[in-house]
Amino acid sequence: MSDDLLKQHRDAIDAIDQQVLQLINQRAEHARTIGEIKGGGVVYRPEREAQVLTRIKELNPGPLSGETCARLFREIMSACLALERPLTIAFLGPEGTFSQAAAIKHFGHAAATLACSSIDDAFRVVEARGADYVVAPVENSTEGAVGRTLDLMVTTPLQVCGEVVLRIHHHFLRATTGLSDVKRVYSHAQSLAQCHEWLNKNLPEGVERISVASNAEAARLASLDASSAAIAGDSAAEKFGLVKLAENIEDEPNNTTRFLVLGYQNAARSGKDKTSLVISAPNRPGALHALVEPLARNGVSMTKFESRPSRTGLWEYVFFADVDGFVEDAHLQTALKELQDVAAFVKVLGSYPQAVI
Ligand SMILES: O=C(O)C(=O)C[C@]1(C(=O)O)C=C[C@@H](O)C=C1
Repeated sequence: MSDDLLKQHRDAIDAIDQQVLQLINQRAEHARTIGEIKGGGVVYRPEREAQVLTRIKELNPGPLSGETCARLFREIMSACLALERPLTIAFLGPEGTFSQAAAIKHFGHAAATLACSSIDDAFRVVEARGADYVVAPVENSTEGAVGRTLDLMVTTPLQVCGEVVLRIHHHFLRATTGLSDVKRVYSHAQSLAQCHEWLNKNLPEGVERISVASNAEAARLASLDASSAAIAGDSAAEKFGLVKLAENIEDEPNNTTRFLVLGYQNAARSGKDKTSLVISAPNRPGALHALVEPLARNGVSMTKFESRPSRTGLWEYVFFADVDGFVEDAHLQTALKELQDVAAFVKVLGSYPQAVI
């Protein structure tokens, strides 16, 4: 390409950037005015954000992918929202965990993230209004449910107002290169399990596998000791300056974790919503069937059903169900009323927009 041609395209880009800059700031002015109209009320509107991102994907003419454009607009909205009022999002720390990556994926980089030492603490800080929302892992495609999050959802006064789906890639990390002299490998128990086959195949005999509170903690420990390694994701690798000796070592290539967003807020209807419920059955034969039947009969489509031992001792099991639709939908209302007659306990954890990015 000649220098002239290169210059022509760069000039065109400069002109476009100027227009984009002006337009983004015009958009931000509107968001600021919307913030004034809200008059100090709730600024974050999950249903509106889902609609904006869905529309961007639908309108996108390319060549950028719809996913890429939605991520760019995710950041623009994040910055616009921060003009109204910056948000603080609690997550299971330390810095660099997948929970933090999920919080940033959902709220963008303009939100402040607050590392908490446990999922319990992350819920507590939001319940005490020390942060606006908590982003908590709820299920992994290979390892199943995250029990602690499910248990906390039974009793928390917080409502589910969003979901985040994050592809999980694990890397084998060290402060130094080479595999042969590794003495121990740190990671979260779930990540050790998710990379079990790779570890069996590639680690020398006798290497200790030590489970720690988080992958970021594993990365921190590995950064302090050259004879150790860690399994963790990109952000932990970057944060602790570790070398990636092997990338994407998870046994299941589609390894995905789903997170829920909870706060003191009910989302409004977005048009493509999910509702999460917790239900418990009296301990008698046929009780489980009686729970599912009203949902099926009223045409409620269930996307998840998970059982968990009850911690109250009152009932043997509680069931977590995700269904398509918004809690005020007529068929869901009828199903919920019928469910209340047969269940020992029903709690609507929240209706929220399905993840868009
Ligand atoms: O529409 C609103 O309520 C806004 O505040 C604007 C906006 C946006 O930037 O589009 C920003 C934050 C909300 O979470 C949703 C959308």
